Amino acid sequence: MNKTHVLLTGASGTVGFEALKQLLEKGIYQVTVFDKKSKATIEKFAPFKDQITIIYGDISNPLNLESILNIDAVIHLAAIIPPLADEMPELAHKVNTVGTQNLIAQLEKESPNAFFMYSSSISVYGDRIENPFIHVGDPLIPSEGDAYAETKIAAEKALLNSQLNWTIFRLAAIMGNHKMSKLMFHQPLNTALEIATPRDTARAFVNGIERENTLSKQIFNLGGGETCRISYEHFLERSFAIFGLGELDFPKHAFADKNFHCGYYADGDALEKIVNFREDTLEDYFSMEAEKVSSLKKAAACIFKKPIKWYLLKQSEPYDAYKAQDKKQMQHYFN
Ligand SMILES: O=c1ccn([C@@H]2O[C@H](COP(=O)(O)OP(=O)(O)O[C@H]3O[C@H](CO)[C@H](O)[C@H](O)[C@H]3O)[C@@H](O)[C@H]2O)c(=O)[nH]1
Repeated sequence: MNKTHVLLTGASGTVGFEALKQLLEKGIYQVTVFDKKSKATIEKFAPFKDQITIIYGDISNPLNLESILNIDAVIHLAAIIPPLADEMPELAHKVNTVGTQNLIAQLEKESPNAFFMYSSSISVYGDRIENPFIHVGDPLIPSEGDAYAETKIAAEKALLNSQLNWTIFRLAAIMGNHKMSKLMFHQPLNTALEIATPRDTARAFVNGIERENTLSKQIFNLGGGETCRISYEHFLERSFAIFGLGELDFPKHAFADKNFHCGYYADGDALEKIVNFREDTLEDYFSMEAEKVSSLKKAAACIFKKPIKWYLLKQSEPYDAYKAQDKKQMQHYFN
């Protein structure tokens, strides 16, 4: 019997690379990866090149998808994520929405029985500061100006209207491997945060391949569960301590009060029951982060913590708006 043929898009990404390793570890799949060609992707795939088929291309160009054939299951992770998605909303639309539509069309044509697993995002629910317990059926009201969330909602719709069999996982805050960016100031400190590690997230997709019948035509919230919940303020405090950056002592108005996303997934256990993906807790996450920081790096960060934090603060758009007393921007970020 032929092996189940799995297509993994965005295989070099944070979640994608974990999924690639796990798929290969299972040893029961024929794996094709689709990703954009770059020095980084070539290097990442090099150790696996004898075990996988690699298709390089731009997902927003249908011609680049024509060699995707005879697929049984798809894990679709290729996307432009924030902060780039916020800076280049048109590109995000092209890759995230049009790219997903192109992939659906190619599969409908050449692999009509493929099971399509899509990675959506918690951002589709918008600002949940007032009402942090989230259910799948809640209204999708992205935060003002959140182009990324709009691209994910449109891609979900394309899948719902497709001829394929599908499932959608709306990913919570995936923590690990992401750089600190100006995004850190967009999130209000009192945000209820539920994280998931990249490897747990990947496991949900990989295990999902064998659970097609149960997952079919349903949407799930994917988060690490109760052991992965924390306030954003505490999360940052712990992270700063690990990096050697000391206290979280930013001035008032450095962080926004509203117009971001995140919350606790009240119905997140439903997915866990089906695909059994949770292994990591918040403490595991913090231990993994601590292992990545060498004592030398930590000592250096400790010495330079003031200028580092000054540099970070310089990237805060809420703080800029406050300093400039920009009424429109202040209304966007603050209550
Ligand atoms: O035009 C593009 C842009 C990106 N990519 C690929 O898409 C992947 C994105 O990986 P990232 O590390 O940037 O993203 P994450 O793994 O953190 O993102 C995952 O989690 C997000 C939610 O947190 C989204 O659901 C996203 O689709 C999903 O891949 C990379 O392989 C990248 O090369 C493309 O193939 N084409």
